[in-house]
Amino acid sequence: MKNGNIIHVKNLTKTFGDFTAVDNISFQVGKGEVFGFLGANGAGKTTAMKMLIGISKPSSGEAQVAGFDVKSQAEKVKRSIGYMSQRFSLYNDLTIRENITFFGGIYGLKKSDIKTKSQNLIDELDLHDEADKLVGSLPLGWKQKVAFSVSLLHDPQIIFLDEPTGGVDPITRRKFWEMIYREAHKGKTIFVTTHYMDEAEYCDRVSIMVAGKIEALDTPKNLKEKYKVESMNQVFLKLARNIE
Ligand SMILES: Nc1ncnc2c1ncn2[C@@H]1O[C@H](COP(=O)(O)OP(=O)(O)OP(=O)(O)O)[C@@H](O)[C@H]1O
Repeated sequence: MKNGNIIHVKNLTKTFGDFTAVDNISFQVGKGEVFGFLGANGAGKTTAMKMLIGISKPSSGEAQVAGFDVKSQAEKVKRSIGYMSQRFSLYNDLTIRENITFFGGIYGLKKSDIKTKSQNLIDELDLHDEADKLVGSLPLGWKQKVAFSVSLLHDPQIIFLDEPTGGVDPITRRKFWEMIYREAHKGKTIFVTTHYMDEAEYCDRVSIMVAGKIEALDTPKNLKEKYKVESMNQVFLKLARNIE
């Protein structure tokens, strides 16, 4: 583990009535780690992630994220993390520049900081010709790139990515992962859910959730050895299919 752990989860559980969506999960994530959070549809990933980012109260168990308790210090958790999802990211009817300004404001940045960060981001992503175009007019891969950068505006320690690369081709996804690695090398912790098993191979460690429980958690290499298969896709199929 690099430089200690930054996410601690112990016996975390979420029930909706009689139904247990997240069932007593425990794990830790290291600082600077790229942690893959996998599971079939409905396995409980989003419900677990919502508890970790402080927007849903656990039914029982506990979690600390960036040193803060998700139940009693949810606001501090929110300020320490970035969040990007396929479903919730940028506003299509605002330009790139307007989106940056808007989210900079949401994250509580000063006007002068927003201006500087906005220009840095446009320079870094080489978006000079697109900065004043509506986000809705951009290809999906570009939107994802910008959304990822926007989630970093307030310099969070941890970035939660909920299926960030859905719907784009493998080359665009690969490029997106290069951005993820760059941030991890700078010490950011990446917590990512994905349905793409090639992306699972890129993670330092992967957890696989089945019906609310974590059924496996290890490096891709160890998981493949343990299940005596060649790819993470086969590991996933073995686990998800065997139990369902
Ligand atoms: N607010 C809610 N009330 C009742 N049941 C819920 C609620 N939110 C989620 N669930 C149920 O909890 C289970 C886990 O859902 P969740 O969205 O966490 O799964 P997931 O692993 O993120 O799936 P997907 O990959 O499809 O996003 C599902 O059966 C879902 O129907």
